[in-house]
Amino acid sequence: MAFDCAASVDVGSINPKVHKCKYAVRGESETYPQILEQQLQANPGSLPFDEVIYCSIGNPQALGQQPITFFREVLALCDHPSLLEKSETRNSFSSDSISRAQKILSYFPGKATGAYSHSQGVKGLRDAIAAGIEARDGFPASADDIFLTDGATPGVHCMMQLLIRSETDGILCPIPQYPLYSASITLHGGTLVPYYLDEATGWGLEISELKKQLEDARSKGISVKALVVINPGNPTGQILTEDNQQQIVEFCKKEGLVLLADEVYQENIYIDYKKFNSFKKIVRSTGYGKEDFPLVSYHSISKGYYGECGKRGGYMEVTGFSSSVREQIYKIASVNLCSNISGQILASLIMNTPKPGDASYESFAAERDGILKSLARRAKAMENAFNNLEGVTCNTAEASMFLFPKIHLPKKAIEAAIAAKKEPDAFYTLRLLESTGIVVVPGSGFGQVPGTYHFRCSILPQEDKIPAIISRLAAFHKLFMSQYRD
Ligand SMILES: Cc1ncc(COP(=O)(O)O)c(CN[C@@H]2CONC2=O)c1O
Repeated sequence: MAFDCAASVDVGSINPKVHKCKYAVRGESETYPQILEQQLQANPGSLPFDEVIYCSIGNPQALGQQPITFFREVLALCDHPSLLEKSETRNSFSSDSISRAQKILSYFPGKATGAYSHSQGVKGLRDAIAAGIEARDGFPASADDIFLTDGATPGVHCMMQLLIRSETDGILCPIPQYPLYSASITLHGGTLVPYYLDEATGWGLEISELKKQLEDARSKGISVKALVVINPGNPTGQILTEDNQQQIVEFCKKEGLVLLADEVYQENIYIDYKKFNSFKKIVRSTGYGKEDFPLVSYHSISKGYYGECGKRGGYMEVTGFSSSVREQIYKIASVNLCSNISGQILASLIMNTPKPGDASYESFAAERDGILKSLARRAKAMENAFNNLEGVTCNTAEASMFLFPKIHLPKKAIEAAIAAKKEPDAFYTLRLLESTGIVVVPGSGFGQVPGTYHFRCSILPQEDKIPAIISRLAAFHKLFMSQYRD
């Protein structure tokens, strides 16, 4: 029987989980600004601004951040090994980039970086990452526990695919959360069990809140499988204290939960009164051995001072699962054959950077420190600017790449938003975009305490653009508030 192709794929006949899935970071916040950009290109001067500034996504190199020279030199040499045979290469590449590329290529049979690799990633690169984890934490790490992935994203999907059997399986997620988690849980047919971070205590994660939400979910017949912790936080930018991390580890152990530790912002630290501790380090220092505690730690080349988002690299370190479960995780990875080799190489480089005395060390350290110090200055400048706006409070961005200010919207603005069939914070961010060209993501895209309104703004525009962004945003906010003040 011939099917009418058009009818067989109409939107009513696609997977309802896809329908239900939401991902605000690339929703209207991305598509509508692109339309305005096209309008500006077609009709310069037709809008009250001359460029669209994307403060909506953590995409540093799209906003002018330069890649790290050492990483790119090694990558270029690995991608075109015949350069290593040419004498002139020594004039344009540092000696340690050349030796690192030679070492990496030795992991590839026939120096073939165009071939599929092992489904967990090239063994030699995983050895290098394991060595980097050991050096960071002071506890053993094994290449066999490392799964190289095309960014952290597929690693998150993998664990949701493994853990979720049906909608009666739940995953505890922070609110506000990075919406990859809600989207992946929805796509895999599970239930998101929210736990609210406490804005009043700098987005603190209270164990009592975890317990309350866990018990509430269980009372509804939900089998809670895992706890997601994003540390440093996105969109909230907080760093957990070591004590809090220890409490979280004990909570997971007591309640039999897998701990999914999203640590992609571990190198985006802007304050000196807290430091990043990996959950791997906390679990081991609490005395739990390799078999005692199911932990998946995520890292990515998309963040840090490297911002190699488009190269799609990262890893998940999988520890504490039985060998039979481990085999199932490997099976999921094997269906994807392998992650891309450039991402694998970069993931090994971020975990094994030039050391003092290496030819590239001085220039590498200058690039790294220059980027991180500038990000810290931008975070502080924007935090202060938000806190100077009428009805706005903004917690310190201790880390990550975003600020998440709370706006006290006047009743008239909320009524106008309802009339426009928009979430109040989406109404505000849309008006901000149309008035200034500045793109931010409404807090409703990340979740927030009902009745509170936020937006997420990245700190990524180049530092010389920040004063203009602040002044344009402040001028808009003043006008908006005068228009809707109760
Ligand atoms: C907390 C967190 N985890 C995982 C990811 C996935 O990153 P990769 O797949 O690139 O490794 C992101 C990306 N950050 C998104 C992308 O840009 N803005 C964001 O909020 C993230 O913020």
